[in-house]
Amino acid sequence: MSPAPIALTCGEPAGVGPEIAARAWAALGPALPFFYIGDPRHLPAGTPIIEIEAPQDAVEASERGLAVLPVDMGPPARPGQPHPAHAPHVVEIIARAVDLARSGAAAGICTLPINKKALIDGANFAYPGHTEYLAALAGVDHVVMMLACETLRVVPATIHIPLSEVPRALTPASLERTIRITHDGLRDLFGIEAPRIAVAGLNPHAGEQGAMGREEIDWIAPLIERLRAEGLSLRGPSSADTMFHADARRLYDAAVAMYHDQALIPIKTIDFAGGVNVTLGLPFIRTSPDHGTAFDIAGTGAADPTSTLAALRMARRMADLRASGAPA
Ligand SMILES: NC(=O)C1=CN([C@@H]2O[C@H](COP(=O)(O)OP(=O)(O)OC[C@H]3O[C@@H](n4cnc5c(N)ncnc54)[C@H](O)[C@@H]3O)[C@@H](O)[C@H]2O)C=CC1
Ligand SMILES: NCC(=O)COP(=O)(O)O
Repeated sequence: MSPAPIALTCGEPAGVGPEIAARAWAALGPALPFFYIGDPRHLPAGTPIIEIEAPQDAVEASERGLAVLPVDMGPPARPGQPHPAHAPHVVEIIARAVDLARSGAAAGICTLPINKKALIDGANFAYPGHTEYLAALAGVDHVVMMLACETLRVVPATIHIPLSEVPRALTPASLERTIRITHDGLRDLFGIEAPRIAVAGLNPHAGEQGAMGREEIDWIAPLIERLRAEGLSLRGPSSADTMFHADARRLYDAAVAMYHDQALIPIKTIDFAGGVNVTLGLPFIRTSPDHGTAFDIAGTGAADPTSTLAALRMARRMADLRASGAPA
């Protein structure tokens, strides 16, 4: 029997998601079966669309066109101009994909970008992003956002909060959970038997022995020591400005950073086109391209599908690893 296909959620219809979905099918065809959940009328004209009734139909449909589990979202999509009537559907489609993944009908989910403001305006969306919404759907307290490309994996220990709130949001308990989930995710989803993790400092120069901040001395270094004593392979707290160059990156499998930009700037600089966003700590596989809705280029045909292709391939590899029963 063919393995279950990946579910690809449409994300914001006014963004680049629909055109990227069409290009992803053109690039992958039947080699990596996936199905799009969204409104077929939002896909670019000329896309070979095969409407399906159930996920398993996607395997055969992918030979002929883009498999679509159709949802009537009402009004047409206008590039760059989100319609409030679409927002509740965008949110429901993510929940539907989660149900399919949890039932095993989908091998995992790959999410095309949502526009946070459009969802707040149109659906009172109460979450900063997919990551937190997926955690709520799964009933999980703590999940971890990881961005991964060929040469770097990064994890922001705090995500979409103002910079001024970072020091308060970071606690020994939350950082410990983030490190443990990162360790388990590297092992279970990436197949790395003995993961090596580098932990960034919060302050410039990782505090420089207390001259530029005390969090490293007061609790980050002691936490790392304690987890190291348990057998986790950890380094740090390291200066964030010197831990992302090529030689430094060879020393670890993932870097845990203290806040969003400390983690995302290096990876988007190294590989803006090919980075993948993966959520660790969920009871199902979730990947996503690492870019947003790109309203400025939506509908022009300029959107690069590389990150979505990498996200679909990563979800497939993870699903296959799980199915193989390799060390979990
Ligand atoms: N996983 C998700 O759902 C994500 C959603 N977002 C959301 O997207 C919206 C827009 O965010 P921005 O910060 O403007 O980031 P963005 O990634 O949408 O755009 C930043 C720049 O990169 C370009 N770009 C983005 N994707 C591209 C692609 N595939 N090919 C070629 N160029 C591309 C855009 O044209 C723009 O110039 C926000 O609402 C944000 O929250 C942002 C990141 C991830
Ligand atoms: N900056 C990353 C981002 O916005 C992705 O968020 P999410 O929707 O995957 O939680």
